[in-house]
Amino acid sequence: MTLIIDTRPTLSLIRLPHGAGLDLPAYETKGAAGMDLRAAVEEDKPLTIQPGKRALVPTGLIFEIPEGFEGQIRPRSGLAFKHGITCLNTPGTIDSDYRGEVKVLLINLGEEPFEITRGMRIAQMVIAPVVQAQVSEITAGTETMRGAGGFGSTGV
Ligand SMILES: O=c1ccn([C@H]2C[C@H](O)[C@@H](COP(=O)(O)OP(=O)(O)OP(=O)(O)O)O2)c(=O)[nH]1
Ligand SMILES: [Mg+2]
Repeated sequence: MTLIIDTRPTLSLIRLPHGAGLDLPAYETKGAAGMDLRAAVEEDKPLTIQPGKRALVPTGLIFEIPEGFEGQIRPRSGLAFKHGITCLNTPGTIDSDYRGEVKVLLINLGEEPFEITRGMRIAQMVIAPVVQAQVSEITAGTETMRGAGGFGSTGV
């Protein structure tokens, strides 16, 4: 008998009333990095984003990201390519101590109005490890080959 232990971190979530009936966030393929998030807009009230405008789209979900991890909200390339819809603050950061509803800040960079309907997969969330650093003020840094060179200093 083989015992398979699931060592993946657990993403606990609470579903808010307006998220009822929606599919939970899910990895669409076995190797997907992100789980798709769905819009919890009202069935009879789709949300239209006009060209150049932005909207905060509810997911109807509260997450408990495990300690030591963050949630990164990223755009879906299909929406970006076909309609110019992307996340304005990409990657959005979901802190492990955040207990509010997760919302997705979308912007329409396309030429046409874009309609967000209930259950539409609007973005994806990647769970990633986070390291918190301790801040330490010093008066002089160690010398390096690079020094202050940047922004193309090594050539094209
Ligand atoms: O796309 C996003 C980005 C953030 N958040 C929530 C979760 C996150 O933990 C919190 C704060 O995000 P952030 O630190 O990026 O925003 P802020 O402008 O610094 O606000 P705050 O002062 O609340 O930290 O807002 C979302 O729901 N969606
Ligand atoms: Mg912040």
